[in-house]
Amino acid sequence: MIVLGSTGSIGVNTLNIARKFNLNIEVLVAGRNIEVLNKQIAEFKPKKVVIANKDDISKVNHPNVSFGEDAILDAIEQSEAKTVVNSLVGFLGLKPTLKAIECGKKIALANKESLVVAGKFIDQSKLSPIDSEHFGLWYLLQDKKIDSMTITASGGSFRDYPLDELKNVSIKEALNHPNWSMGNKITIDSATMTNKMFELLEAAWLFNTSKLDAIIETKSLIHAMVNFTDGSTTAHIANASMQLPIAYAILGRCDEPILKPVDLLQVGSLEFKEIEVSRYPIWEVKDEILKNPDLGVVLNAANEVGVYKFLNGEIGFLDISKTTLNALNKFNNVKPQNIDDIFEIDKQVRGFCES
Ligand SMILES: NC(=O)C1=CN([C@@H]2O[C@H](COP(=O)(O)OP(=O)(O)OC[C@H]3O[C@@H](n4cnc5c(N)ncnc54)[C@H](OP(=O)(O)O)[C@@H]3O)[C@@H](O)[C@H]2O)C=CC1
Ligand SMILES: CC(=O)[C@@H](O)[C@H](O)COP(=O)(O)O
Ligand SMILES: [Mn+2]
Repeated sequence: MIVLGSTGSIGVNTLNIARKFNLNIEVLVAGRNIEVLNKQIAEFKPKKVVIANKDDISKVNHPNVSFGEDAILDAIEQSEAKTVVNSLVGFLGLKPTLKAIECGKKIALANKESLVVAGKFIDQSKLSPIDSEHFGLWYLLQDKKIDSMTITASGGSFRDYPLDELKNVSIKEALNHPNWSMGNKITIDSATMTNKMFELLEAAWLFNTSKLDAIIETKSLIHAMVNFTDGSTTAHIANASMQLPIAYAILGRCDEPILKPVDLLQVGSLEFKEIEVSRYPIWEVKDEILKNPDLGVVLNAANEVGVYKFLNGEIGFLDISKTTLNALNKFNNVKPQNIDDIFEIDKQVRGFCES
């Protein structure tokens, strides 16, 4: 197996599953966290390692290390491994997703941005998503007529924060997710609710429907619900851990105990809330985006610029969604015809948002 982004939140959980099921790790790809990478190399003994920067090569305890985006693509192409776990974050993950598919490998896809920006051009025949809500939806699917699907949101770091103080929140507060321990970028996406917008698009591509919505469930125990035409709704309930979706994406099925079951008596009660535009301005464009998924590439590029500007202390929290909404307004007519158009639109939107 090839693990892209092995030192991140999903990458570390993937290696936990690899350890549990004694899976062979052929290639590890990481960014800057060489300390964790060296521990992973010592334990899993990959044949090949790729990192982000040339300057770090000498710090990596491995005889076969290369660096940079092209090296990731070469490693996928040259490896005999049949499965690629893509847990890179952001647009950077798209080319590796496409390369894995081109090489006929099975792809376990945590990098949701790949589907958000280019779902139209991605062959899903060997793709399994690593995302708790989509795993939940998949788990619930039955051969019965489905009316619609609902995914849940935690509400993110500021779900109970006074609305008029949101403009002054700190980076540290924004990174304090109520239920999940995840990388910085997705944690900010969760706080703005952009993560849920991404997930609606992801679900639209995966399940070929636009009858999708999201609501807040504050404990992140229910991940997804399927609403059948007969009036019944089924819900997927599991403790908040990515190990279950990862295990299924890699193994296909799993009857071993992975998580402790949810103890509903201990949980006591669940709380559901509407996602309100006043707290999550991005939600204003939910219907438009679902109607026109071509906008995913604009949504993602602008959001990436906004999130990293916020994390660098250049803009305030509310400016992230403003950046995205401005870009969606400017580029509301994009019509990508092929994958090259996706890269070109991404570049144009970033240029607009940076200026
Ligand atoms: N975390 C979660 O629970 C979930 C995450 N996802 C999605 O999964 C993806 C990964 O998320 P998450 O694990 O939280 O993110 P993290 O930020 O924790 O991990 C990102 C990984 O990518 C690596 N990386 C970053 N830049 C480069 C680069 N230039 N070259 C090589 N490697 C690089 C990082 O390396 P390093 O740290 O060494 O710099 C790290 O290993 C995202 O798309 C996210 O939306 C989806 C569902 C749940
Ligand atoms: C674990 C997972 O799947 C994340 O995508 C999670 O859903 C993020 O939390 P939010 O529900 O706050 O977006
Ligand atoms: Mn999710």
